[in-house]
Amino acid sequence: MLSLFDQNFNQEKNLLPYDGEVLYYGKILSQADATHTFQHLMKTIEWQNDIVNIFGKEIITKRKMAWYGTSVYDYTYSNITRRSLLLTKELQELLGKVEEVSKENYNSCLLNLYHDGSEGMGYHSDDEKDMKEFGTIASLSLGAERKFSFKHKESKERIDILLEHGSLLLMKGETQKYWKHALPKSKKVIYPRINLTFRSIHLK
Ligand SMILES: O=C(O)CCC(=O)C(=O)O
Ligand SMILES: [Fe+2]
Repeated sequence: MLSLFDQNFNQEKNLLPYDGEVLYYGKILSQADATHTFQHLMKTIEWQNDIVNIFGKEIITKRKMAWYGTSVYDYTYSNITRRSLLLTKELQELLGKVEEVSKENYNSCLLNLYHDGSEGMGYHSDDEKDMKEFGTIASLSLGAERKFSFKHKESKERIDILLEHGSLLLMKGETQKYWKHALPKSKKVIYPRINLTFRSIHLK
């Protein structure tokens, strides 16, 4: 069983100056739980190379991904339709923990595996039409600490934050409408990182 690490989460402070809400809760898992979870997910998740569409060209990423749901459904992402896998027992437990801390519900989980700092994710918004509009996205980070950046679509203002091992970040309200986010590449990072984003998808 996962135990909650710290009850005094820093949940009130919005990291964005305007046009959205990003809350960083810090570490919500103990070091031991976070490390055990990381190792377990590395072994048990059905990791696949992702395919992204860049200027009409399909590119296979080095980063790996997997999509799990509370039920099996088709979803469209980067212009490609795929089918979710059923949440494993471990993912169900993590979902429960994230729902408890964030006081919201989710029905899907996208996992990304970055083998080291040479892999990242470019600026984008998570505003696919399958997603619940203005729904909260909860992001749990495990493994190597990485910088995460937000950039406002109009003012271009940038906000950087460090995502720690076992930490939770929430992106709420109009964040996806006005801001993009990215996981920048970094030569300094030599360890892998797993990120889980819990989302609410409209099931057809
Ligand atoms: O790896 C991360 O922290 C972010 C991943 C992300 O933005 C996404 O999956 O949409
Ligand atoms: Fe994203």
